[in-house]
Formats: sequence, structure tokens, C-alpha cells
Amino acid sequence: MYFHALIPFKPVNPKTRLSCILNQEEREAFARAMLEDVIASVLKSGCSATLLCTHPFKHDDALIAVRKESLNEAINWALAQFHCPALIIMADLALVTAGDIQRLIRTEKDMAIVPGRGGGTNAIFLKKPKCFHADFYGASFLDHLRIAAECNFSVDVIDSFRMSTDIDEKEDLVEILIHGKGRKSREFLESLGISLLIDEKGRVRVERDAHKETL
Ligand SMILES: Nc1nc2c(ncn2[C@@H]2O[C@H](COP(=O)(O)OP(=O)(O)OP(=O)(O)O)[C@@H](O)[C@H]2O)c(=O)[nH]1
Ligand SMILES: C[C@H](OP(=O)(O)O)C(=O)O
Repeated sequence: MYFHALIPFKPVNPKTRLSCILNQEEREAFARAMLEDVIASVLKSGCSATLLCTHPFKHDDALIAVRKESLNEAINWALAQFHCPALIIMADLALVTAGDIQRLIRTEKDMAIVPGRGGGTNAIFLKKPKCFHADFYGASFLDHLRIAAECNFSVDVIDSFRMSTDIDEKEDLVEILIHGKGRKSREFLESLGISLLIDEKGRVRVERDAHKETL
């Protein structure tokens, strides 16, 4: 079945939690690279992509809606327009696959939700989007379960390493370098000289080639 994926995207000064390793221009390019990875999987899954952007943006394979209000207000504006099932999927799920997305949209429940690490929400599939409202930030996973209960929705909580890995902090880049073979986001990190390092305690970290660093 054919569904619309709504992808919130902030093209200007995104991913500020990565400022310790990427400057603004690099964060913008990195956010675009992750978006490409997400759009490729969304399209491969059979869904269409609509970007809900904070600023004007162009993409050959996606519709664009520019909404300057906050993330939740923008999503809730969009959900109110839907007369059919809707998928909300974040633009920083660099590892997501088409198969993961199909798992979500094939749910037999009223809603399928993917938690992000640390209490967030990485994706929500809603069969009746008009009843629901988004409440991202904070422990949004718990908030979304509460809102689903208020709507009397049956809920499928999807356990997926790839979809639960949103890329927010420097440590998250490790996952792209390890699991992101063939991904635009991994190519981009490698082009900046970002690579894996095992620290003195045996933990995997990322390091950036000092010669290529422009911070
Ligand atoms: N439409 C819209 N999308 C947003 C907004 N803020 C963030 N996003 C998108 O929502 C998703 C999750 O956002 P975050 O993980 O907080 O990303 P971010 O705001 O770029 O990162 P930080 O500055 O590190 O918090 C990503 O797909 C962002 O591109 C917003 O105000 N409006
Ligand atoms: C938008 C927010 O993302 P995070 O700050 O967890 O990346 C959330 O998932 O509620």
C-alpha cells in the first residue's frame, strides 16, 4: 500500500549537538546527507516523501512544505490535512532501511511507534492521523503512548536498532561508521576525515583527522 511519509527537516543550523566536531556548514551538509539516506529508504519502501522544512529547500524526489513554526506545531498542522494513514519519520535516522519502514506501515495496530534512545520518538505510523497530536521533545515516547491511549489506539512498539538510532551526539557517529556501509552520511563523515578510534578504556569513539579539521 502507498503511504505518505512526513519528514520534518531543519536545513539551517541543524544538529547543534554536533558542534563539537562539525562547523555549521558541515552540520548542514551532514543533515542533508542523512536526509538523503532517509528519503532513499522511504521511496524504496513504496512511500512518498514530504519534507516539512523550517526554511525554503529543494529536493527532486520529495514534496516540500515550508512551515516556520516549531516542530510540534508544524507536524500537527500537517496531520490535520491527512485523510489517509501517515508516517512521521525523522530526518536523522541515517541507518533506516526500506524493510524497517515496511515493518512500521504493515502493522495491524492503529499506530506503530519507534522509540529513540533517551526517551525520544524516531518514527510514528498512524492509521487515523487526525485523532492524534505530536508532542516531541522531552520523554516524547511516553507522551506519545499516553496520547495514543487517549485516542483508544492499539499500539505496536517497534524494536529496531537501525530505526532507534537517531544521530544527535558525537558518540552516535560511531554507529554510522560501523553500520552505514553505502550511506551518504557515512561517505560524508569519511570525506571529513572522521574515523573510528578505540580509546584507552577499549571503547569505540570517533576522531577527526586534524589536517582536515576546519573548526
Ligand atoms: N519542521 C521542523 N523540523 C525540525 C525542527 N527542529 C528539528 N527538526 C527536525 O526534526 C528532527 C529531530 O530534530 P533534532 O534531533 O532535535 O534535530 P536538530 O534540531 O537539528 O538538532 P539539535 O540542534 O542538536 O537539537 C530532525 O529531522 C530535524 O531536522 C523544527 O523546528 N521544525
Ligand atoms: C525531537 C526529539 O528528538 P531528540 O531530541 O530525542 O533527538 C524527540 O524524539 O522527541
